[in-house]
Amino acid sequence: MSDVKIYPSVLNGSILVPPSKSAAHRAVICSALAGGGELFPDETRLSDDIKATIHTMKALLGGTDGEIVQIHCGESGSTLRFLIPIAAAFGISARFTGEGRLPQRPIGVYLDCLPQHGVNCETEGGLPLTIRGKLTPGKFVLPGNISSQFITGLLFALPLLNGDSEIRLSTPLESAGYADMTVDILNDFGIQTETTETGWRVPGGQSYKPREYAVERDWSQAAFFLAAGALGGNIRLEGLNPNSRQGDRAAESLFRSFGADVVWADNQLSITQNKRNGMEIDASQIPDLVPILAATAALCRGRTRIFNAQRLRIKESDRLSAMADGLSRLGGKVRQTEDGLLIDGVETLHSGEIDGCNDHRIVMAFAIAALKADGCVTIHDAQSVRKSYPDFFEDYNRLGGKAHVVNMG
Ligand SMILES: O=C(O)C1=C[C@@H](OP(=O)(O)O)[C@@H](O)[C@H](O)C1
Ligand SMILES: C=C(OP(=O)(O)O)C(=O)O
Repeated sequence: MSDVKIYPSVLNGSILVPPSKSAAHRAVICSALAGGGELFPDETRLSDDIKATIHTMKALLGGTDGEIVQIHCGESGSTLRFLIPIAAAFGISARFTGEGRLPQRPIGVYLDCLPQHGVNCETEGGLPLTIRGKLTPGKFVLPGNISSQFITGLLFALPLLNGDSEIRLSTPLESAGYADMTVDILNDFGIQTETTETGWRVPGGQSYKPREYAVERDWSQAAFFLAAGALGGNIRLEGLNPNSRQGDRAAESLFRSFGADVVWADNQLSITQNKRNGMEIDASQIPDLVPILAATAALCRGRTRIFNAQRLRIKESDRLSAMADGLSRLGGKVRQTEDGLLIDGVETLHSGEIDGCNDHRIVMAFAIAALKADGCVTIHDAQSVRKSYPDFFEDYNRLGGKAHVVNMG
């Protein structure tokens, strides 16, 4: 466990944005299914979630001797929800476990649809989950508003079956950008899918083709430093794809709407403060941006309303409650609604102590908000940044930040 003590400062300079966690999960899985080599030979600076996908894919494809394969997903929702149908497509009996909040995060969509397709699921609600049986092709009806990760998991698995399948959504799709990324990367690895009015048609009998693959950089992580620019710094971000299919690509226009000056020049995205005004934010397609947008809004003039964000309550923490509690502790004016946050901006935040809720995006959002506090802000659970961005505090300090990580043993 560690705390981080943050002293007020202004961030300036350029950083190379880390690789996209979502793209990396997908690339590791497609490459493993193609029988390809290691995408990331040196694991040292990989995030914990990507390490989880690498290790679990190796365990899954490593041969079973008829035993139940143990699949430990760490705290990664993506790893869990992507690998369940893949294991089932091979007819591998597997026991899925996880840590932190993962055992409580929803898997009910699979518990409803997999047994109708030949897969027995044994669970007392969450994890551990043991699956047995071979997935059969056909029609999969599932909601689009609980997690897009169920759709991605099926999109990986269904092409491997010996017949055609269809994914039909019973409610409108949220986090659609993540399903788009999946379809794109499947196509890059030689797998065809077809979009229908209500979902996707997935021909069976396909095989993944090995290839070299460059993982693009992460718009969700870029947003933390975009916020540092919007709050008074002068930041240049290198490596971002302006035409990315990542839903969080929306960060560029959202920070512009907050009033910041956001400009592309020499393949870098630079951002500086201009105005800072509140706004209306529909979070249905950009759940991972909500913590940093809320932190920024707390320091903008006027009201910001974030809505369609119910799903934030079932991530690594209840992110609506974590942001409302933490910002209020620092003197922010924030109220939770059922599906979002109402934030009335203040000029500065106060010093104080924040529960990071073992949630990387909460810790990083408060590290940025703390730039504008009137004294030291201590954030607990600083180690949680390893889940997606192990170098976050190194990058933060390289830009002139004053973050001191204190290991608690
Ligand atoms: O597919 C992905 O890579 C992800 C999908 C999103 O989850 P939901 O679809 O559950 O919102 C997002 O929050 C998560 O961080 C990554
Ligand atoms: C929710 C996240 O990841 P996952 O669902 O993969 O645990 C995240 O990175 O914010």
